[in-house]
Amino acid sequence: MPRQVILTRREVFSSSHRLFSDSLSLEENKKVYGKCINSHGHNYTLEVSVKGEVNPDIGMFMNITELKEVIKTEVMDKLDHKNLEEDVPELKGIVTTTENLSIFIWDQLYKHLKNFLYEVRILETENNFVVYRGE
Ligand SMILES: Nc1nc2c(c(=O)[nH]1)N=C([C@H](O)[C@H](O)COP(=O)(O)OP(=O)(O)OP(=O)(O)O)CN2
Ligand SMILES: [Zn+2]
Repeated sequence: MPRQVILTRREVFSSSHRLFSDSLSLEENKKVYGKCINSHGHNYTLEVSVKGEVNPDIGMFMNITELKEVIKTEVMDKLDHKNLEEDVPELKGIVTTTENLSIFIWDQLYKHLKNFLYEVRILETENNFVVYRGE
């Protein structure tokens, strides 16, 4: 019987951002986002999960080294020690909530991992996190 497993890699990246929507007035932004309209930073914890069938000959379906490399080029190099609004062209005009970041990261990784990609989970703080499964 084929065995499906979920493999997860965790990374931490540091970015600065602020929550501000160009569609809203300054007053409306203050009302919606409160203190978060001011620039501040987070140490984000990212967990990327892939799902697949274990190849019995090699005991895995994907080498973690390969997963690590994709996360490095598609996420860490783009977001770590960056200002999300200023330094990441793909995020221009997008409110950098954890929800939107999880979707952005999914889209970057999906180009390489396709249907193996199962879940992107980001913790913005110890207490706040978002899970996205591509739906
Ligand atoms: N739905 C969302 N709401 C909020 C998001 C988000 O991404 N999605 N993000 C923020 C801010 O970026 C903010 O930095 C969160 O900070 P804060 O509220 O201070 O964080 P904590 O919850 O960890 O702080 P506590 O000390 O636990 O209150 C806001 N909202
Ligand atoms: Zn924040």
